[in-house]
Amino acid sequence: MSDTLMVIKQLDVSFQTREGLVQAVDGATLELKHGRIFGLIGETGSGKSVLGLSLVRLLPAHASVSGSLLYKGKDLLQLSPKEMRQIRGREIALIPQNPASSLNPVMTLGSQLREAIRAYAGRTGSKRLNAQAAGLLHAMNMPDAEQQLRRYPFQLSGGMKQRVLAAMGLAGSPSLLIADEPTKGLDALIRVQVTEMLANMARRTGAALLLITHDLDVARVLCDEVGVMYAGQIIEQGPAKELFAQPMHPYTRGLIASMPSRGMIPIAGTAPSLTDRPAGCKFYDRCGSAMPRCEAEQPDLYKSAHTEITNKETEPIDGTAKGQQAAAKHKARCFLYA
Ligand SMILES: Nc1ncnc2c1ncn2[C@@H]1O[C@H](COP(=O)(O)OP(=O)(O)OP(=O)(O)O)[C@@H](O)[C@H]1O
Ligand code: NI
Repeated sequence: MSDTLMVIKQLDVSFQTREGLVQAVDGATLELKHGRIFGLIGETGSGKSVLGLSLVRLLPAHASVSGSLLYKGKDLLQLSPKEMRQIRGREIALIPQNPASSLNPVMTLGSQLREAIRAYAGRTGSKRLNAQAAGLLHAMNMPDAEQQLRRYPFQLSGGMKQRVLAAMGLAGSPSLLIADEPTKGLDALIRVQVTEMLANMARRTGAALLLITHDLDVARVLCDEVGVMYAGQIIEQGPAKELFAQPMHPYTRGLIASMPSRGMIPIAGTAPSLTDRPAGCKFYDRCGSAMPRCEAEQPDLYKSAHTEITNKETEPIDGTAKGQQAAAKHKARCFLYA
């Protein structure tokens, strides 16, 4: 089995709105691998959820999408809605960001979970379905899983609903799970537990996990690779360890400095409007290292400066061959590295 499950190439997503064309995702290119966790981080409105939704083609009709989404060699953008329904849930599942609107208010959790399992597993006895449903909830650290099956969404806290959605995402044993802030609203301890559960599931079953998160510590500790989004673009991408140890892009450095554990220094200014993005680097007017060319020219993704170091046969990032390999994968969209 090849390592690669999905290759996303030059993905653009825009929305036609009354205010103009919103460019929500711009040229995103990334690879999702079996048993690997790709973390997507970045400030609110940077395009993380839109990117996630586009992979399962769940964007509203006024969205226009281009690029390619090669899943097991097939471009999902070329599939018919019917073919896409075959893949959604069963092969690629999404745990949506908003738990409140994603559960059916008039159905018990049990019937919603059983329905999700049945949709992918085919016919199964009701006893077995119940046991599976309870098992999924239990795996998400839901207390009294069996009792919960009889309850309705309104009887649950936001955090509990979030866990039910995570359980439903796993119902079809997907090859790719997209989890959009699966731990929003949960307290710190449970946040770690639920995310670890998803990570373990990926490693155990060989599924790929795309984890959208605001929690940089979660991204650093649990993800293999991380992409940092800004104004619709992935502006830095690389192995999680290296990206957090040696962030390249001034925006990523700013994000890390704004972590509670690193002093909580916010990045001054605000992200540009997505209807009227600057021509050059999207971070230009907030950047402390900007050069004149950054204003007019759009930087490409340049490979890590550490690569240069390793080429000169000095010490690579962690002194190992693996470190060298990592450095070759670390890229940032910034002229500092051109
Ligand atoms: N259906 C839509 N129609 C028009 N614009 C949209 C639509 N959905 C999202 N957008 C815009 O696309 C941009 C990216 O939104 P997105 O939800 O992907 O951000 P995000 O990075 O997930 O933010 P958050 O961290 O707050 O979840 C935003 O400017 C948003 O307003
Ligand atoms: Ni989002």
